[in-house]
Amino acid sequence: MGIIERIKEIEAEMARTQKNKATEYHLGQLKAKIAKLRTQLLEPPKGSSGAGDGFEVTKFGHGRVALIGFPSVGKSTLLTMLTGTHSEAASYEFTTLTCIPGIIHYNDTKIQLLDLPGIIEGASEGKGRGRQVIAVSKSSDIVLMVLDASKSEGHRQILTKELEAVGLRLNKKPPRIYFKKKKTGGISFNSTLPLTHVDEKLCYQILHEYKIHNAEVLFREDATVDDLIDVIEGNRKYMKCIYVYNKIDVIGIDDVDKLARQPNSVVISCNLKLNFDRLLAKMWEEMGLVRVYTKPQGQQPDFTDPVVLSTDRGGCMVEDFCNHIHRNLIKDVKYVLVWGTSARHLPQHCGLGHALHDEDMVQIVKRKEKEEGGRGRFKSHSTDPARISDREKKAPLKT
Ligand SMILES: Nc1nc2c(ncn2[C@@H]2O[C@H](COP(=O)(O)OP(=O)(O)OP(=O)(O)O)[C@@H](O)[C@H]2O)c(=O)[nH]1
Ligand SMILES: [K+]
Ligand SMILES: [Mg+2]
Repeated sequence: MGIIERIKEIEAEMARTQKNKATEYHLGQLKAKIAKLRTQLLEPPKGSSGAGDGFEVTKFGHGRVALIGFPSVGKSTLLTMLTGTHSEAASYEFTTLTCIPGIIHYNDTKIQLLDLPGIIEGASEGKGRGRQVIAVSKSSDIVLMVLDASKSEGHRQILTKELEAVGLRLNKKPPRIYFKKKKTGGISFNSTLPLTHVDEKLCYQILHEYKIHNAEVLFREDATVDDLIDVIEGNRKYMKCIYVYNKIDVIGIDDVDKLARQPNSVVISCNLKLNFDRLLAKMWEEMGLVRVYTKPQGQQPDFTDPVVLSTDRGGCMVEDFCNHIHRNLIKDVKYVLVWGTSARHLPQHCGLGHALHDEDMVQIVKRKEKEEGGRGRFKSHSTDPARISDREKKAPLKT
């Protein structure tokens, strides 16, 4: 029997099983079995190179956003409108057959937007081009789930289920469960609060299913069996997702209002070019990018060319900023001056561990050459930017 058939069989058994206190251990075990099979399903088939299907698009810009949705919801129309890159749009389904990248210029940053083929129910099990589409979505920083506002609300749930089946978790935080496999000592099960979904016996059973007999488990929240399985599997990807309801030109204002009030949702119309600014603002907000402007001594920074940092990728400390400019810069940095909302006073003298905010301005003050030799009498603790060496004045920093 193939993996998919086995999943289907267990799902059928779960559907037959009544949910109550007596069956919860058995159901938990079945959930773990399914999770293990789905992980197997994600492993590339033996002997495949995995290359050459036209879906590998080089990353470009400061972030990557994937357009995911059923066929003909308007993904390609949206890509063309937001990026100017033409992607074929038509009234028939599966117009787009590959991954088409475009660039959004927003807030002096460049965001790569990816148009993708439509996916359908069963995509996670390999229907259509589902597997490739999902692989590309996993490589992006956030997902825009494009939905047809005139179609069933159920589409959002179906797509979410498909993405969950391959380990994507949308708009969720990783469960607060500490889990560590050990070599010996059995299972130690603890929690910092009363648990209502999982008890020691259930946890043992799930771990047993994974053939784990020595481990430390600490629940820091009232998590579910599914959360526990996610933590044990350890391969989940937690991503932000914006639900984009397109084609609001064909529905009534009351329905538009209802959709617009849902969490993480933006309503748009490509036909009427409606609400793109709101969509872009929301996208920007969710990406959490931090623009930092380099201020050369005695000059204004170049406000069109920020260093772009991200908490998810690499971090937003002064250290990350310096590494971004040059790999070897860090050892020459004496301190930095920071202007902006992260600074308590303007400018603030900060060390490498200072966390920068979006639109901060930074001036790097380097060590003097004499200091580098460690000769104490030349060490200056002055923080007066006016006393920076001539060498530094002559060589303004480049970003
Ligand atoms: N009424 C209306 N129709 C739209 C809107 N946006 C797109 N469409 C139409 O919807 C149809 C599908 O658009 P596409 O951009 O091809 O959709 P897609 O999601 O890329 O489709 P696939 O590539 O086949 O998955 C086209 O006929 C578009 O003209 C809109 O805002 N309102
Ligand atoms: K289409
Ligand atoms: Mg398309």
